[in-house]
Amino acid sequence: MNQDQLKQLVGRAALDHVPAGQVLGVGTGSTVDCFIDALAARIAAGAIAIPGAVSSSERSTQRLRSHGIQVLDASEVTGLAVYVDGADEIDGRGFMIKGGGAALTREKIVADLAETFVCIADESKLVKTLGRFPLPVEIIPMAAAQLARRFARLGGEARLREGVVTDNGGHILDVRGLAIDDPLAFETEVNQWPGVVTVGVFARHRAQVCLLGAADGVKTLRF
Ligand SMILES: O=C(CO)[C@H](O)[C@H](O)COP(=O)(O)O
Repeated sequence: MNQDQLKQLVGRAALDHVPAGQVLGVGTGSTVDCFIDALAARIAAGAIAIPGAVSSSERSTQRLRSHGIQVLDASEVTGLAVYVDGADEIDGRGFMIKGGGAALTREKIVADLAETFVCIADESKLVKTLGRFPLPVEIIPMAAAQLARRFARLGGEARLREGVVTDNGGHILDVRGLAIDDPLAFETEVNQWPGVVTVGVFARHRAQVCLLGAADGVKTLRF
């Protein structure tokens, strides 16, 4: 099975975690695109009904709406039972790196509303230590050079993602060469640096469930 087929597999598997009759949190990325398409097919077949979704990006909003799924603003809900999203890396404790699609800020906002984060990923995303994938950080542009110096002190090399402006008008630094042994401490520290909007380590908002796609099927990891 190739990576696209694994993404479709976990996208379908996530349907078992959709709470019927409740607003759903929906993430961003190619794996989530597969999930949205599978969800729409299930709704069209009359097998599930939800009142709508809170989306973490303009990209997912468009895809949800193209299927006739209502999109609600985050401020219209007081909470969500489930948030389904992908990841760039996930470790054995449910800590993740996210933001490869530049949607990390809204992803963390929607994850914060949710009781359960269901991560959908192919098995190539499972790592021992976070940091092989360049860490995305949404920033205020004026702080870019100072933040690059701060990351250099931690052994990272930060580069501005050329030509990318986020849904919030922010810029993205991608930081290579980090080994994030303590994701909670790392997230807490970087969050305090002036100019950081969101760091792509999801430790406080880790996954509680991960559906991991492998050649021999979907493994369910619970943290
Ligand atoms: O964090 C994300 C977007 O900001 C995505 O969840 C992450 O990049 C994984 O994407 P894909 O499913 O395309 O591999």
